[in-house]
Amino acid sequence: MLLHHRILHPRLLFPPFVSFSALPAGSLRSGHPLLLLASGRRNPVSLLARSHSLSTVAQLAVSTPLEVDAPILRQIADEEDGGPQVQIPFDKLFVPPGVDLAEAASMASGRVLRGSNIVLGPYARDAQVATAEFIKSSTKTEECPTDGLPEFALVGRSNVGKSSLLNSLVRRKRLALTSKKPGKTQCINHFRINDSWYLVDLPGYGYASAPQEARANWYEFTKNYFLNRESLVSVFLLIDASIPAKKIDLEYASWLGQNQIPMTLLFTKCDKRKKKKNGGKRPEENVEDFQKLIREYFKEAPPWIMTSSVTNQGREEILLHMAQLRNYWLKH
Ligand SMILES: Nc1nc2c(ncn2[C@@H]2O[C@H](COP(=O)(O)OP(=O)(O)OP(=O)(O)O)[C@@H](O)[C@H]2O)c(=O)[nH]1
Ligand SMILES: [Mg+2]
Repeated sequence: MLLHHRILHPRLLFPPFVSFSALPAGSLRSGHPLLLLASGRRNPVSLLARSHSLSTVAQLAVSTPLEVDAPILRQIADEEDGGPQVQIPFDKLFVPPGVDLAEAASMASGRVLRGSNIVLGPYARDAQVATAEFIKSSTKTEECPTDGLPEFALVGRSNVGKSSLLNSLVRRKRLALTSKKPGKTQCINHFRINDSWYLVDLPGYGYASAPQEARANWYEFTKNYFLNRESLVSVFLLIDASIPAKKIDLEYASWLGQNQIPMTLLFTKCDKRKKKKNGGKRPEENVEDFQKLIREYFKEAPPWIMTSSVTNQGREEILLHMAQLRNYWLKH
């Protein structure tokens, strides 16, 4: 199944995907923990969860030279943490299109977005949201806007926080309608940002209370949208980090991978930090677990960002990531 925009923009493809079924058990590379803290002093994932006070790109500058034999990029944690804390093995980083791998590895200008595995490249500009307006709701891909502006789709289980995240990104309380009741969003909703690109709010999947027919219909039209929407730069798959990984999320990630649809993982509700309850885990543990599980589907780590619509954690990082994907897409 070939997609036009992915042929036209091959470098936009995220790291090559390996289909779940194609991967024999035990064939995964070993020896590369998902997140590695070389000194072993502190849990890097918990630092990721806390280090979300990014306000400028400059704060992200990487300070420590990279050793050639042990390529690891560091993230700068909050100042009160006393310097760089988080290290991610080079092979678990997402290097955006347009960034020279050797350059990223040499650390001459390498920077990693806080609370993520994403290297910041030269295309990350115009990341601010000045205007945001609702354009239309569509029930079919063919009804979506035809102006060809690049777009990013937010998808995830019902109630994962898609509409809340969209509101957080555009700093509006009720641009996209949210609800405690799952199933609030039922169409493909286009929101135009700065008159130059779209954020797309999609219905959630896994909404058990919906009538069977409605569920099947949503599933089909979102699939059709993913496979046929030429201006779709990347899907942002939202995963609730306050609960353990769900099979349906793993299946969805696997489906996107198998269909070579560029995907970024956004871990939501990272503000919900209650102590272990009913066998539950902290967000950072759930994030780590989820990534361990998807390592079985993906040859390379997809980009991921930890977020919260309550604290706005990850807001700047998402916008910078979208900016660099978008600007590259526009140029190629
Ligand atoms: N604590 C916390 N709650 C959140 C966060 N994001 C969303 N919520 C809550 O989760 C519920 C669902 O949020 P929505 O944004 O409507 O979820 P959705 O994914 O758009 O849901 P559907 O449209 O039904 O698919 C609401 O009660 C939100 O207030 C978050 O980052 N932290
Ligand atoms: Mg919604």
